[in-house]
Amino acid sequence: MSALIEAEHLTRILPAVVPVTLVKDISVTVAAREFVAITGPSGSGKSSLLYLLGLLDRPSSGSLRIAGEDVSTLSEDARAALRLSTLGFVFQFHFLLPEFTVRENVEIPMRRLGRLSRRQMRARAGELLESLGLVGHVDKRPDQLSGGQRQRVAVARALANDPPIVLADEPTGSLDSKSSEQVFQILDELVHVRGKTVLAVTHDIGLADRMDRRLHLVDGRLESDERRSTGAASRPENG
Ligand SMILES: Nc1ncnc2c1ncn2[C@@H]1O[C@H](COP(=O)(O)OP(=O)(O)OP(=O)(O)O)[C@@H](O)[C@H]1O
Repeated sequence: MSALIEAEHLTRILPAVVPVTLVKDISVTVAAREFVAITGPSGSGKSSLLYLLGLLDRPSSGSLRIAGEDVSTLSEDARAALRLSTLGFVFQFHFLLPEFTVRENVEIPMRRLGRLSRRQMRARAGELLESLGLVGHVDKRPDQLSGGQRQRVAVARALANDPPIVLADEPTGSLDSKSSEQVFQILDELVHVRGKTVLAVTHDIGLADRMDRRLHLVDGRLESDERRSTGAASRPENG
């Protein structure tokens, strides 16, 4: 069974005097090692869909399986455990904790999962940060880093528990073009080198065109689901 995400007829309606439909009847299956862009106009439900797939919100109707688990049957604790072990998150704003060092921020998901010793957590955080080009920054606080560096720390934190799926909401949205390209390259490597599945919400159609698949939303609905050629051919010539 290679599908990591299986959503069927997902709908999310916010109850209100006039109910607001955020996501409407979306069915989609995402396999291991896919690099998926989620695009659509502002307010089309991209973040809402990502939050449902990331178990940060619950659908009003429809079903969702993550890594083969029917999440509707799980207790709150089991959902949290599945989220910690299976899903990593990168947001537009890094949400690093300012009072902790870079290394400590990356250790937080490992502490929550509780599978590694202190020494193992420290070593893994160091390795991840090194692999993301942050070797000289592990003992700094987030406010001592550039925006691009902070976002790379956020990627390291997302990978802390080695989840098969990384969900990113406008991961390059607040970065300059050079940092944006670096973060994009890292996401690309997560898929094509480390074998992760990455779903990224983006307004940047240039970036979306370089991903392997594009889910396009309009008014909460999945309007199109297009696959592109994968691998080097879809990457920019000058890297
Ligand atoms: N808590 C809320 N209360 C009322 N309306 C909401 C709430 N959250 C989202 N919405 C509305 O639901 C729709 C979908 O929002 P969502 O943030 O998922 O869209 P989006 O495609 O990610 O937008 P953007 O590109 O602007 O970030 C929007 O019309 C938004 O205004």
